Amino acid sequence: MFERIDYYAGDPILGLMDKFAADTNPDKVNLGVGVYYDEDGKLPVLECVKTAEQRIADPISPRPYLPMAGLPGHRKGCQELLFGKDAQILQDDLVATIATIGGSGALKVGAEFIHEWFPKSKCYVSDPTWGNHIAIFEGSDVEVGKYPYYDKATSSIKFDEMIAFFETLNKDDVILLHPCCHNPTGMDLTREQWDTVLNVIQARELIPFMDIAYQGFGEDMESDAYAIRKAVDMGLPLFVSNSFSKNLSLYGERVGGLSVVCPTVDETERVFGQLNSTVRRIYSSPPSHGGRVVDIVMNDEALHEQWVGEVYAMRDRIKSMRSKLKSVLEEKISDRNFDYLTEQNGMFSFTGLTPEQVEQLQSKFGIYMVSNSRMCVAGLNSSNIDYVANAMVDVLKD
Ligand SMILES: Cc1[nH+]cc(COP(=O)(O)O)c(/C=N/[C@@H](CC(=O)O)C(=O)O)c1O
Repeated sequence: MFERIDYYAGDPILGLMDKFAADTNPDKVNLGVGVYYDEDGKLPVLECVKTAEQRIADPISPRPYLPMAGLPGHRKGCQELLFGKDAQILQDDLVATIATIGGSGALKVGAEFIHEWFPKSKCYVSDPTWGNHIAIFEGSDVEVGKYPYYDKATSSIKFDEMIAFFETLNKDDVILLHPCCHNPTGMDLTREQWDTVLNVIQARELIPFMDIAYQGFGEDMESDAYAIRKAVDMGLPLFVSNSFSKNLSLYGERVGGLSVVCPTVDETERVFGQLNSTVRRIYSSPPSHGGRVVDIVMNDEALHEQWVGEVYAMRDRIKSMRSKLKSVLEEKISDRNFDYLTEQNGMFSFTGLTPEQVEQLQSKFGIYMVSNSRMCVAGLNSSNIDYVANAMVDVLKD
């Protein structure tokens, strides 16, 4: 009956988690999946989340179905984080926002919506991008193309090529963008470059789809949303998928959001209705526990302030690991440029190691990076950074 079903080769990112768990090397280091680990190598529970959990636990309450769009407080939290508390588009009800099953769920609902209502649109992703971007859109029968983005040879962005490519695209083609903390390269556009990108998108009447999964890990909550808010200022139609997995450290609670900025209230209503309809036919409604944590943290002023401070502490620890690794490597290998480690933003660094060198790190040292040479810098800490640096020197010198 099922003998013709293909074997699943496994996910290049999530598959690393199983391999890492099974690795008996006492010195093993997980620099694979995009998860923030603290200085003790532990996945943190944020203080603001602990408070929210206590409020949810006492008194314990029933767990009814949530609305298809999720809790209003979860949706409001997404909108204010992305667009700003006092954004005019929020006062004018021009944003259709649903709570989703993580950022992945947001991307899936967005992809289904585009397939249904923009059937001729292709979706263009950066080269390289987060691998699941391609799988999610193709899984919704949206044709996916790639735009030039990263130049491995110079560890820089192929900006002119990217713009020239955008200028060849058709009206309503979708451009999937990373507003900050690009995955997997860590290389972000400058504000001037974003302005140029958005001008081309406006001139070509393309549809920007911004996937922000690491807001707060780049510069700060507002700066990381620069591209989003600039697109709004320009009056562009805009899709935004966001994730609370990393910046609330709620990975397994599957909390995120999908927002669509519309030109009129009537269009917002139409879009909101179809987003609900799309949710209903995929997973019906989002999980309540994570939604309640988001609602409480985002809408309680004191908890929100505490949360921002906790995100910046995570950001700063990652930045300190970047500069520490850079200086250790520079000491040991004088003829190789490691500037990329501190030029790149967010959790990831594209190390430029060859697949063979990545494999050697894993087999010889129990150090896990994604095969495309992406390293999750958040897996580094003071007790493993020298070990990782020495191992990188070893494989780089072979
Ligand atoms: C850019 C981006 N967008 C969306 C997601 C999905 O987030 P979630 O809210 O958990 O559904 C991830 C997850 N990235 C990390 C984990 C993964 O691959 O699923 C990663 O790149 O390691 C992203 O890196």
